[in-house]
Amino acid sequence: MENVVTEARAANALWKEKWPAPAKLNLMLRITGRRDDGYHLLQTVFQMLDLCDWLTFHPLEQDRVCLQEPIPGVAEADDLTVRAANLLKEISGCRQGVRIEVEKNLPMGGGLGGGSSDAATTLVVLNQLWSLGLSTEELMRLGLRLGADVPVFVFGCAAWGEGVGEELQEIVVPEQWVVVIKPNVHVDTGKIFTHEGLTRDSKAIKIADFLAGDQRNDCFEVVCKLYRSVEKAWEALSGYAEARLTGTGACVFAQFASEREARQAYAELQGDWQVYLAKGQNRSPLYQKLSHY
Ligand SMILES: C[C@](O)(CO)[C@H](O)COP(=O)(O)OP(=O)(O)OC[C@H]1O[C@@H](n2ccc(N)nc2=O)[C@H](O)[C@@H]1O
Ligand SMILES: Nc1ncnc2c1ncn2[C@@H]1O[C@H](COP(=O)(O)OP(=O)(O)OP(=O)(O)O)[C@@H](O)[C@H]1O
Repeated sequence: MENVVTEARAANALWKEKWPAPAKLNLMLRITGRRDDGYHLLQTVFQMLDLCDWLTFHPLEQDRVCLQEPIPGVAEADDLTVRAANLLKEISGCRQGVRIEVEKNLPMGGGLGGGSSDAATTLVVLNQLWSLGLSTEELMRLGLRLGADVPVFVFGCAAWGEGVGEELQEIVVPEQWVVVIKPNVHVDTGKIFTHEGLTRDSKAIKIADFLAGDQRNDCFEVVCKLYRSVEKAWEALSGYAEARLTGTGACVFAQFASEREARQAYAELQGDWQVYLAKGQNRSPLYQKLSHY
């Protein structure tokens, strides 16, 4: 009985808290094949950043899921947080309601996985708040139904990813300072993956090859061909450090050996685009915060 009361109290403390939904970078991305359903087989390395959207969950008397305020351009029912919450209700039979408040900092269509991360934070936190008792593996499987990038945010660690990005293995990579540029363009992931010029037959490599420097992104050429502003951002960032594309873009990023160098590049690169200064995180900020409860 005491345990139940303690658990309920712990769950209560999570309501109305702000929960991070971090960005991710693909430190490399190789396309090694294509499945019959059109989805591409990848090898990729994910690392989270301390750059986050922030989500707050408010209990509702009624049995429904809604948003405090829809994100411009995304219908409420399509929002990945709403879809994640409804999916949890559907599979668990939970009759509780929630109003979700999203403080959106991550650019959409940027390759930083913001929408997927919002969905993952919703799955992980509501699982606790509604005392559903689903395991991390179950939440990852549910997440995959919402998008290929959702499982890694539920997994919560820097990871080597295969399959469509859902076969994950924890990896430790340096937690470097990073400068990210988001050109003023929205890249449609589907459009890149259906482009006829995309490299789809890269040879599979080993983690050791990545660590030894094999860090290219197979989407880079196609994205630059379609979006000149991505190439421009890449050129500007390349003046400071080795620059790469994350996911299917539009963001490009570079890692720096010191905070000072990163800050200098960040200051000098301000221009007709958004620039972010962040630090790589091998453990998701979401789990860093959850561990305090
Ligand atoms: C490029 C990455 O960001 C790398 O982490 C992800 O693979 C993309 O993940 P995501 O944005 O969650 O993508 P989804 O929403 O699942 O898929 C968007 C579209 O991209 C294509 N797609 C996506 C992932 C993948 N491995 N192969 C694909 O062909 C599919 O046409 C799909 O309709
Ligand atoms: N909560 C949400 N936040 C952002 N986008 C959302 C959300 N819900 C639905 N979406 C839709 O998902 C699309 C992709 O958004 P997201 O921020 O994940 O892009 P991305 O960074 O390019 O992702 P990825 O790296 O996974 O391709 C948006 O254009 C939007 O239409």
